[in-house]
Amino acid sequence: MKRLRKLLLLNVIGIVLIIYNTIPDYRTNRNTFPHLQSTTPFRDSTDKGGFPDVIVIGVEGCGNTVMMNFLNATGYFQVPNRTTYSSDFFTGNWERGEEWYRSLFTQENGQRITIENSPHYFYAYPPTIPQKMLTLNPNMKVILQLCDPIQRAFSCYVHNHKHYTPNIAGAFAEYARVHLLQLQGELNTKIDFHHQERHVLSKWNSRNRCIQAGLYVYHLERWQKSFNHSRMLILDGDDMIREPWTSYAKIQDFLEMPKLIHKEDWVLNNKTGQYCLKPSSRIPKPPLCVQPKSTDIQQPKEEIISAFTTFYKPYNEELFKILGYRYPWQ
Ligand SMILES: Nc1ncnc2c1ncn2[C@@H]1O[C@H](COP(=O)(O)OS(=O)(=O)O)[C@@H](OP(=O)(O)O)[C@H]1O
Repeated sequence: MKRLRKLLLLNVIGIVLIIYNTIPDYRTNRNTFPHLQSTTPFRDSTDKGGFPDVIVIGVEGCGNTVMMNFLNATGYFQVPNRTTYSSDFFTGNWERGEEWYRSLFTQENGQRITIENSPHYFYAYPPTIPQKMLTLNPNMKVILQLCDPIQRAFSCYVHNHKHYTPNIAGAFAEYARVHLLQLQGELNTKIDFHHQERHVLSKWNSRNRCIQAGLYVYHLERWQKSFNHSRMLILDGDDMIREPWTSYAKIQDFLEMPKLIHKEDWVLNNKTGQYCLKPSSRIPKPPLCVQPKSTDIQQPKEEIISAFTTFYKPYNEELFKILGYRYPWQ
């Protein structure tokens, strides 16, 4: 009887040890993220990477980097093994091939949502980018942030010229005088929407880039044709500044992920005027807040804003009709 009991006890210990060893080890790098122990709707735990589940397609200058910083801090996402969150695969890096693209996401993070942010995809050539994405992953989702195209054009210009142009507002005014007229003239010569759309696309990487990217109406249709409501989330980039919790609530719903970022997690940084994430049990080490580049410098004059307003107005109006929603842009 004593021997039987001993044998039973040894068996139990053996079974416990076997079970313990087969449980994935979250202690090493996942201790701070206990929520990661549930699988995402996107991947099973044996998947070691592949094409992204989600791509942030733009628009550049509408707050995508800061959005990615905060999402990445949750530990729930797998981002490219690069210095930026972008791959630019569907534009500049297409020739490198699919294996190169996959290799950017090959960490052992099977439980995370794989995401990248290439914020010029929305307005970039070729027009087939949406279809190409779905060929690689038919379940892919996309996130788009739209913001005031005038503010965006200035932000784009500042990003490209700040380091070597002392009078940035003056240089931007000159740029606007030449390129607004030129682009409007070119669009006027096109016979219909389709030809205008092609023209705008062909300019995606030209000197007009900072302006043409803001002609959202020419770009939205081709994305909506490929990605329906359940696969495409359109956010208001201004929310990322004024009330980021609204955007993160929408993102978390859209990606069917646990609610890791809440309203009470945000604190307003009085120096930068931006909301920043506070450390919490869910996000112990949030990223540092960054100072926006185009707010601490001289702003464009009223006449330039007014020229931009006139230029963008008809395109914005068409966009609002398609969206069934008015953005509070001028
Ligand atoms: N919390 C917070 N902190 C800093 N910046 C914020 C934030 N929320 C939104 N923004 C806005 O994001 C603008 C930069 O947008 P992107 O990251 O999409 O630009 S880019 O892709 O790097 O070109 C940036 O524009 P710039 O002022 O030109 O830097 C801001 O207007």
